[in-house]
Amino acid sequence: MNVLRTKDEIGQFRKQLKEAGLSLGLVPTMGALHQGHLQLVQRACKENQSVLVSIFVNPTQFNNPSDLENYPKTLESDLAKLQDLNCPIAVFAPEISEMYGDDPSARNYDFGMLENVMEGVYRPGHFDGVATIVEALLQLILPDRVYFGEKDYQQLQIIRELVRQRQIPVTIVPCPIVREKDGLAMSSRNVLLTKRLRGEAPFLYEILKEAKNTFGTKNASEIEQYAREAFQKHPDLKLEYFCVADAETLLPIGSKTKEVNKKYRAFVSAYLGGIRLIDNLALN
Ligand SMILES: Nc1ncnc2c1ncn2[C@@H]1O[C@H](COP(=O)(O)OP(=O)(O)OP(=O)(O)O)[C@@H](O)[C@H]1O
Ligand SMILES: CC(C)(CO)[C@@H](O)C(=O)[O-]
Ligand code: BAL
Repeated sequence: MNVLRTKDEIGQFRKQLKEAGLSLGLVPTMGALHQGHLQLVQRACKENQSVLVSIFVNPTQFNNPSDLENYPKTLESDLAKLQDLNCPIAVFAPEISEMYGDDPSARNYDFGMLENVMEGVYRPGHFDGVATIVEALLQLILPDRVYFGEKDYQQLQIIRELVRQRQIPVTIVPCPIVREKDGLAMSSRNVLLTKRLRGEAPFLYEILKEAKNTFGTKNASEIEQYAREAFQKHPDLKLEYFCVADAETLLPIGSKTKEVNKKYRAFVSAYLGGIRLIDNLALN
């Protein structure tokens, strides 16, 4: 596996691809790879002649120091999983100083309402950190396509806006959420759950499915109220938000009337024994 560590190595890699006329797909990750990531990589392999997977635990997007400290780091097994896919993949795994010099701080962005709801409220500064590193990666690597999972749906919308604002010439490819057999959205943080709490985790998806089933008959406020009450019967789960929103603007519907030509999604975030989980589902 070709593992690149520096910006200079990326420059050479990019030059070689350009000379050979090969297209490049980028899959940005923070490592601890699971099947959700691998689906993004496989899709990138189908749609591009070469693929770069970045593995970088970006410090500036962590609003909680213990979350950063506990974040799983498994580079060797990540490389083995990518190797097993048998496609032309290189990995970019830089040190923090390579990306940030001696000042790991985020730039300030203005994403309007997109950053003032849900994750933006509960993880202050998070999207500035995400946008800082994603912009740096895109400007450095200049991929033809970049792949993001819909599990982090708000992040996807923020990156669409970032690419629009900065006029970065790249195609964003959104990829569906990959789930465990019991419905839990795959996530690197799932390995941090104890066996008992892991058993409680599929409730997030169950309540999202109930929202979808009742979307035709109930209004958004009723669905949210129902979800809040349902969470109270699961004391291990500490609900942060359950929100029914416009899938494009992410503005909550609240008690407004649904519009027939619009797409809506439900979003949930909850703590399970100190581990923060998020999920979302299309409602129509
Ligand atoms: N279950 C999944 N289905 C589809 N895409 C996913 C899934 N999990 C992660 N991704 C995507 O993989 C990319 C890298 O995500 P990241 O490395 O943060 O992993 P993660 O599993 O989301 O970890 P965590 O949420 O615990 O930070 C993101 O675009 C993310 O949306
Ligand atoms: C996009 C990303 C790799 C930026 O660090 C991260 O937020 C993630 O893995 O979703
Ligand atoms: N997948 C989103 C990255 C984060 O939780 O920081």
